[in-house]
Parts: sequence; structure tokens; C-alpha cells
Amino acid sequence: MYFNVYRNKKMGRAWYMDDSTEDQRLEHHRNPPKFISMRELYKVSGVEYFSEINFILNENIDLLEKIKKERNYTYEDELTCSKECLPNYEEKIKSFFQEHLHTDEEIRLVLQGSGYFDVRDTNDEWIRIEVTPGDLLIIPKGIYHRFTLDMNNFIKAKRYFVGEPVWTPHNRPADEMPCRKQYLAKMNGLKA
Ligand SMILES: CSCCC(=O)C(=O)O
Ligand SMILES: [Fe+2]
Repeated sequence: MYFNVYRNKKMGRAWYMDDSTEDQRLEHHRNPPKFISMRELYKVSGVEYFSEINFILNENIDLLEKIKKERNYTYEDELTCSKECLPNYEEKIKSFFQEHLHTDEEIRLVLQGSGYFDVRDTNDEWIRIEVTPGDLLIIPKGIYHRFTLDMNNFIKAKRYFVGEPVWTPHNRPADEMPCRKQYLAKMNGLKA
């Protein structure tokens, strides 16, 4: 964690979700809303959040380079999610929102637009993380999660990866996968 050396000016927003079946692109707050800080988010999910990494404003590029180097993110590309830019849009949007895990970290730096990453906390409750330009989110391997666009229907993000990318989602249940077991063991360690 970089909290000691890097203090976000922008705190980022995350909250526990309601269980309504309304449009997935709405905010889905509980009543009353229950927000969670990024520090808490890390403790209950292992998700890491950095903000204000902005190529246009030339902000915190050195931090990004440091993270890339330390974590060996050797691959990068860009992904635009919109009806116009994403081939098989409807199908992709559906599969992004299907609860799944990966055998590797999911690393996204938002360049334009916005959306929500939902992650399961250690009590298996959904937390919704809002992402906007400059936000870097690192979703650990083995955590159940999903992604949705918001009502603006547009996001452009950089994706990073260690080595040759594997984007394969393993839909829940995937409890027997080694990466899942390792993730749970790591979370137990964080709590201790
Ligand atoms: C913000 S990137 C779009 C979503 C995505 O890449 C994913 O869910 O894997
Ligand atoms: Fe994913």
C-alpha cells in the first residue's frame, strides 16, 4: 500500500449497494446511504485505489511509473466501452456485469468517462466503486467482482497486465480455484 507516501487529494467514492433489481447503471445506494473510505475498502476487499493520475494534466505520472515498475506491469492497452466503439457491445456489457473472478489482477486507469466496479467484501456484500478520469483501480486476483457503465454509457480506460494478458472471467461459483483460496487466505491475513 502507498497510503504512507501518497495521500490522495481526491478521496474517491465507494458505498454498500442496495439489493434492488433496477437498472444496473443507477447508483444503487442503501437507505440511508452507507459510504466506505478507500482505506476501509482495502481492508475488506484488498482493492487498491489511487486518484489524480492524469496524462492530460500531467499529474502523478511518476507514481504510475513507480507502480508499473514495482509490480512489473509489462503490458498495456486501451479499451473504450461505448455502443459505437466496443464490438459485440450488448454481449460484452452483460459479461462484464456477470459476477466473476480472474487468475490475475484487474488493473484499470480511467482516461475518460466513468463507471462502477462492484466488488464483494469479506462478508460477501457488494461494494460499488465509482471510477472517473485519473482513477487507478487494482482489483486483486481471486476476488468476485463485476463492472457496469453508468447512465453516461461511456468509459475509456488503460488496462495493465503482468506478461501476456489473460482476460478470461471465471463466473461464480469458482470457489475451488487456487487463486480464490489464495485470495481468501490473504484477506484473513489482512484482518489479523
Ligand atoms: C473500465 S474497463 C471496462 C471493464 C473491463 O475492462 C472489465 O470489466 O474487464
Ligand atoms: Fe473482471
